[in-house]
Amino acid sequence: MEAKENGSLHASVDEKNTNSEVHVKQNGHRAAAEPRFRFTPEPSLEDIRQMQAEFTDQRDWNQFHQPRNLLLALVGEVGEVSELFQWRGEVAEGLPGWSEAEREHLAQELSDVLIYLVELAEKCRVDLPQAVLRKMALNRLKYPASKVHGSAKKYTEYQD
Ligand SMILES: Nc1ccn([C@H]2C[C@H](O)[C@@H](COP(=O)(O)OP(=O)(O)OP(=O)(O)O)O2)c(=O)n1
Repeated sequence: MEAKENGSLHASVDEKNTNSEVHVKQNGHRAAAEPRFRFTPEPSLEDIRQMQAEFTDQRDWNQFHQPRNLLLALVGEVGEVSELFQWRGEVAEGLPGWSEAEREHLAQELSDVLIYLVELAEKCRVDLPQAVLRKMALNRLKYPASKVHGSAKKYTEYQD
């Protein structure tokens, strides 16, 4: 999906001021004026769905890839991501001190999570990119930036 220059892809006016591409240091977690990390635009989620569908079709594995199976596979892969973090102390953004091998291992496990998530969404007939847009719109309504800026409270904890 193409990101618009002004950050207005689906963000409200309320959020634009806090959504700049050059991220200013917040709570000491990111160096001032460090460019924000970005993904390459491809493959899209639909590309990933197609590649995984081809992978399973070629192996006659759809019989094993029903929604419950995929959900359990997804949770298992999330567990494998957790293993990479479980005995460490706090891990800062950018994973300072991690080796290239550790970073690649993490990239593989996160990819497994995404692959199973995309296939689970397909098998449940959820159009994931559109669902994400709808959910993010809801999140913005629930958490207006002007109201919750700098606070991690859940929406149910606000009084008004
Ligand atoms: N029945 C299967 C088995 C594998 N895969 C694909 C999707 C995942 O991206 C990856 C998962 O492979 P493994 O189950 O071998 O898990 P790992 O790659 O995590 O290996 P390991 O558990 O040894 O870390 O392969 C799949 O679609 N369906």
